[in-house]
Amino acid sequence: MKDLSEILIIAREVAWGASKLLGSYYHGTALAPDLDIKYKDNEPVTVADIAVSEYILSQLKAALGEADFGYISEETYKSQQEKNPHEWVWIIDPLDGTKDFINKTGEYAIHIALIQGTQPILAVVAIPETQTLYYAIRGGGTFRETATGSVAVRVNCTKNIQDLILVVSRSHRNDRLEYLLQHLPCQNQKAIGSVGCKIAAIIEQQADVYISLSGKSAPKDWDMAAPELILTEAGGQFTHCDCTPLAYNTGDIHQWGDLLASNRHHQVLCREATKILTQFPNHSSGVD
Ligand SMILES: Nc1ncnc2c1ncn2[C@@H]1O[C@H](COP(=O)(O)O)[C@@H](OP(=O)(O)O)[C@H]1O
Ligand SMILES: [Mg+2]
Repeated sequence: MKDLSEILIIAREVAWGASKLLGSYYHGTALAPDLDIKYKDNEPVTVADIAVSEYILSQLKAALGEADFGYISEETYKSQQEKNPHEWVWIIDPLDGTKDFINKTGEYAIHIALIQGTQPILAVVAIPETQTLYYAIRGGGTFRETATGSVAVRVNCTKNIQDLILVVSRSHRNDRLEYLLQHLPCQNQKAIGSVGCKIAAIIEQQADVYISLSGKSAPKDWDMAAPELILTEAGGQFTHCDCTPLAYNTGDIHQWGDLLASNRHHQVLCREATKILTQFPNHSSGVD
């Protein structure tokens, strides 16, 4: 099998190709740019999601084969699918932030993560609208790549907890999340689409904290795996609110629970969030 640095070169090349393809649908320059929006489990799926998924899977499989690797993509995943039996599994979101892509906010991303066992060891997050790619190998730091080259990036926050800027989903919110947002010590809050774009905002020091609470629905492995590694390798933390790690390819593709990503004050934020959520008056409400 190729080593991780060789695999990363392939994953970056595939991510750049995918970024160009996805951008061509966004800007209407694709050969057949009609998005033909359909709904699957109340979430929109477009022709762009499917085309980019096919592109990434075919490119990775052509370069790396299927003997050593399993492949899970949002668009080919079948509900109730079992845990993938491979030790090394690619988990792919060809279009993270489909709603924002359709609504033309520019906040959408491509996630490509390689999982070993249950943890991400290699990740690429591409953001077509800024023509930027973030990549990481576990233990090797995170890099930002643009047309002019790659530079190492690290989170750097010296703020007090009250001054932190919190990012949350624009479209996946419920009463429990609104209650938490009202009671947290950090009241600078902004909505950004796509998990990849929210985590990129933290790496780029435009934000400090991201919170995701599952309700009746939950984000999936492909929403979190690549963003988690690019943040933690840049020096941030990304855990459940009880500070336990996320796990992937476990047999349940959902990331249920209360998740918190931050660049500083992680334990304090997790403790505060847990305390506030236990005071939420309607424990059974989870509307998404
Ligand atoms: N509570 C939730 N339930 C279901 N999906 C969620 C979710 N929170 C986030 N997601 C998924 O995470 C991605 C980013 O969401 P958001 O922009 O709201 O942060 C979206 O996936 P896709 O766009 O890949 O389908 C969305 O479906
Ligand atoms: Mg998607």
